[in-house]
Amino acid sequence: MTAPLLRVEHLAVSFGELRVLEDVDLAVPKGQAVGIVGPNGAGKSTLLSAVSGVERASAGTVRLAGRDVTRVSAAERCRLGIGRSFQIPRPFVDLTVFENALVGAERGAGLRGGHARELALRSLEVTGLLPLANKSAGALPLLARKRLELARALATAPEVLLLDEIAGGLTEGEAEELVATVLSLKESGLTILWIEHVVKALVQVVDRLVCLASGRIRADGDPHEVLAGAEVAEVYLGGAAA
Ligand SMILES: Nc1ncnc2c1ncn2[C@@H]1O[C@H](COP(=O)(O)OP(=O)(O)OP(=O)(O)O)[C@@H](O)[C@H]1O
Repeated sequence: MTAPLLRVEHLAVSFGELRVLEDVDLAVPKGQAVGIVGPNGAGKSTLLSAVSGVERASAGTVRLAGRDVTRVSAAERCRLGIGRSFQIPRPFVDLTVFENALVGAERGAGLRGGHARELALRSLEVTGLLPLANKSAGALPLLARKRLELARALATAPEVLLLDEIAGGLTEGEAEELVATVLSLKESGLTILWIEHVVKALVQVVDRLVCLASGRIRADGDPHEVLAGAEVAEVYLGGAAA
């Protein structure tokens, strides 16, 4: 069997005395889309940060295609193929939509000139932002800002795409549009790890669902089985189904 594209083993992250993740194991095969759910403060964003290199692991390992990247910087992990969107979109507000994507292609994917421009344009096309390419990023409404966050991550040419709550704050119709985009990315073969409170959006895309609570994985498997399971009910309802 080939190694999973992303493998996290015995991962722990602490902020001072606060242990946010403990003994997290997760293996994601190439092409799989995995959803992550869990209550506020469960450690979901911290898990993406430890995978992308924004936060340091206090124990355990992160491997990309078999290579140990645990001590590799976030910028280098991005160049190796770990792309990430952030929960709160932070575009460069003084740049245009296209220039924002170009930064991803140049700094994240390490491309130059025409190759960088081509990838930036493709990421805008995939996310439906091409008509807004010359608009100032600072003037975008929420859905377009979420799309730009996705476009910027795609412009880094990821092998693994980490998405942090891209549907939050959107109307149902807007969330549907974003789901269609992520689904097309999955169908094109991209490996995806997606945190989302909007579970309805998540289950339309993911092959597998992981439930994280108090820094530990409580359930991992078929999305519908995980959602119907006692662990998820216990985590969200405090043991009502136990
Ligand atoms: N840089 C940090 N320094 C200190 N504590 C932090 C830091 N980042 C996160 N935390 C704490 O770690 C815990 C987990 O936070 P995290 O954002 O990973 O949770 P989450 O599951 O993504 O929550 P939410 O669904 O609300 O986004 C929280 O108690 C949070 O306050």
